[in-house]
Amino acid sequence: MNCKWLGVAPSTGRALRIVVPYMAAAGLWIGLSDAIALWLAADAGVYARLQAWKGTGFVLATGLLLHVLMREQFVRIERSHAKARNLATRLRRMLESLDDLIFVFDDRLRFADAYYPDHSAQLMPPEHFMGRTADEMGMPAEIGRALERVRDECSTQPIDYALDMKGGRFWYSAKLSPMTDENGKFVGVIAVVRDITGLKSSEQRFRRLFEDLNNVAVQGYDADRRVVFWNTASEALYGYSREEALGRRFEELIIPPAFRDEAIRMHDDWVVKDKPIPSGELELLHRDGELIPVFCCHTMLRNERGEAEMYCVDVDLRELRETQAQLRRAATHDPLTGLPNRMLARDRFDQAMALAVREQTLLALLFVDLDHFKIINDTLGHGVGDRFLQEIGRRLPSCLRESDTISRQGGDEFLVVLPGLRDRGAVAAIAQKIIETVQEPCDIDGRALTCSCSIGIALQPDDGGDFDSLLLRADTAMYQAKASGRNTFRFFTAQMNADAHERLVMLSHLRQAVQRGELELHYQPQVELATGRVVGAEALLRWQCAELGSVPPARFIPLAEESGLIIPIGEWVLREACRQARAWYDQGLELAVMAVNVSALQFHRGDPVEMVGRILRETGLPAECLELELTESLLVQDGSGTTLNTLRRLKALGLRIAIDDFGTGYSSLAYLRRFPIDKLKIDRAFVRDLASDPEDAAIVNLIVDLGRILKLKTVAEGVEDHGQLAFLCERGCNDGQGYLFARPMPAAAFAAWLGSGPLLPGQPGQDCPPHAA
Ligand SMILES: Nc1nc2c(ncn2[C@@H]2O[C@H](COP(=O)(O)OP(=O)(O)OP(=O)(O)O)[C@@H](O)[C@H]2O)c(=O)[nH]1
Repeated sequence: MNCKWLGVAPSTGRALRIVVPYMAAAGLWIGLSDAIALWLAADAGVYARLQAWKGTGFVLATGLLLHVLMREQFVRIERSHAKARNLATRLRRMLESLDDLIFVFDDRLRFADAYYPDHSAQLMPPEHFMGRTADEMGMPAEIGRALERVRDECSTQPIDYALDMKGGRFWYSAKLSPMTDENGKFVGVIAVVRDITGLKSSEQRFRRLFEDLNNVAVQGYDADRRVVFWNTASEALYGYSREEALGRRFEELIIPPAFRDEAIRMHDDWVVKDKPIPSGELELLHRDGELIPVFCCHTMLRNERGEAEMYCVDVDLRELRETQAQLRRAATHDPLTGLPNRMLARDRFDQAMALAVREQTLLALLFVDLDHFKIINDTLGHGVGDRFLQEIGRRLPSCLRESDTISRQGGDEFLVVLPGLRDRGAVAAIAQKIIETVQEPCDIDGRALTCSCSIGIALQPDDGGDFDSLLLRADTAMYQAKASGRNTFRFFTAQMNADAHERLVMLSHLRQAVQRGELELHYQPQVELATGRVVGAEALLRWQCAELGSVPPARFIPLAEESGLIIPIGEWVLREACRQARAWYDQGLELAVMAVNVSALQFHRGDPVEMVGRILRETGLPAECLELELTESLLVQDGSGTTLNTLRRLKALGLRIAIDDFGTGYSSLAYLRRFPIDKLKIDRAFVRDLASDPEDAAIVNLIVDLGRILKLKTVAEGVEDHGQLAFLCERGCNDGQGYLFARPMPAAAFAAWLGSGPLLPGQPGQDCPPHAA
């Protein structure tokens, strides 16, 4: 039955649907059953009994019907209760399974219900706070106030708060919403609460991190450009403490005046028009006025109130800039002296060249090389050598004009570019000034060191039109300055070019000289002065070149040294000399010793002990018949002790060691005592002027005395006349070598000379009594 039209509640409608048919059926039954009873009853007694049976039957039928209907109704109610309970349990489980905590407050803002997960161990059980207000529970007052606002304004309120509970301080973020009945009447508050302790602590950690960052300055500004965040690095970078900076606008602090308007406009554009400020390099102001280069990144964030806040992350670029400047400098300057390097010199030269061509002036390139600088290094160490070079680097600019460039090429070489000069005279004057300046003593650790220099000069346009050709020619001219005795300058000439060319040609022939059998040894005797007996011979190298003819040793030996050819040539010399000595020995020619020159290069490259031992074995010469002549510089250079070690191993083979050209190098008594030396050869330069130069005589005297004291034999080279011989005999020099006795001779001539018997021109042995030690 549709009861909508009756305007009754659905439950009333449902009841009417049962009651109305019942009433109709019951009314019909009463009416009809009475009529039937009257018709059936024969008398009043039967009628009364029928009425009693009818009434009983009616009660039983309606009772049964009532029972059925009520039972059905109760079953339904029970089912719906069970369903409701089920739903409630599921709902609670659901609410409790949420990470959020849910609290329900009644209309008087008392805790009415609570749902929170079991693991919220820090929370007390709900029965502790049910029926009590937040204030009664001792919770922060702002919670009570927020609940009141929800009630009074009937609006949702967010709130963050902290609670100190067992286990420490916990942070919560809550959303409080009003609950109303169907009439819109306030009935309570539902609070959805989130535990944000983890978030807060990570936020605090990050905040701390940003605050304490050392190298990255972070600042935050509100929409009004006022500082809301200023970390430690910002304090260091800009010089304002956090307290000083907070609340001040960025343009009052770090924006340079010229950039202020633009910075404000850019910031406002971002806040208002959402137009970001790009990252980039800026120069910002330090408190003391210094402009600091920084790389700036910006980001716009919203605070908890939803307001815009611009954060700037600034990286200090000062160190980077400094490093870049240093790198640029390192690429163009010499690290030792700080002078421009060859690259920068070339650059300056090219600029000066363009100007010289335009203005038709002279441009000079000077190649300055220190003389015998190696000796400073070798005797006093590289540290002192470096400081000497630095001092020269400091001094040289004083001889030059602003427009000139001085650069260090490397080693002890400097380049000078002199633009805009009138003539060669002006160039010569500057070169001379450089020579004088370099020569001035230089005080290093209280030691006055001096060193001269040699300069080669090439000019534009005469000698070339570009850097490389002028450099090559200045180098050639410098080589000539060295060859002319050093401590001087030379302009490049065509002749030098020819000489350089000749050296190249000579070198190419020299490379083949050994294979082509063009090398030959000549032998010069060494004579014992007291007896006139021949005690040895020095092997001297000669080169008969097929193309160039006879080339003097003074020309090709330096070339062999420079090019490294001295190593194979030296080995050939040693082998040939030993072979010859052995042959004479076998022939019974009386010759105590064969002296062979060994160059420093031979000594330092490879294994000289192995080579000498091998050659002695190959040739069969007894080791005591071999004498190696070494230069003084070889001993002086022995910083690490390797020379001493090699000499000892050589001596262990049984041979002898002589120091050649003694007195010309930088002698030191220390090495004479340390090294296993047998002989000192007095340089011919001292012997030549013995008669006329008292200084030379004194030096020879000294060397002979030194030999005697140190128990070393002395041999005078270049003995050419009787006066020298007499002097040497008188002083007690042991042996002599020179034209007075014999010139160097080829092997056959020497053998013939030797075979002709002991002979001394003028019988010096008679004038020269044996020296009494
Ligand atoms: N202290 C120091 N020495 C250097 C440096 N660079 C190169 N040298 C040395 O400088 C010396 C250059 O020697 P050279 O120019 O060949 O010879 P030198 O002794 O000057 O003789 P001459 O040039 O023939 O007069 C070598 O001993 C190098 O080891 C450096 O940076 N510092």
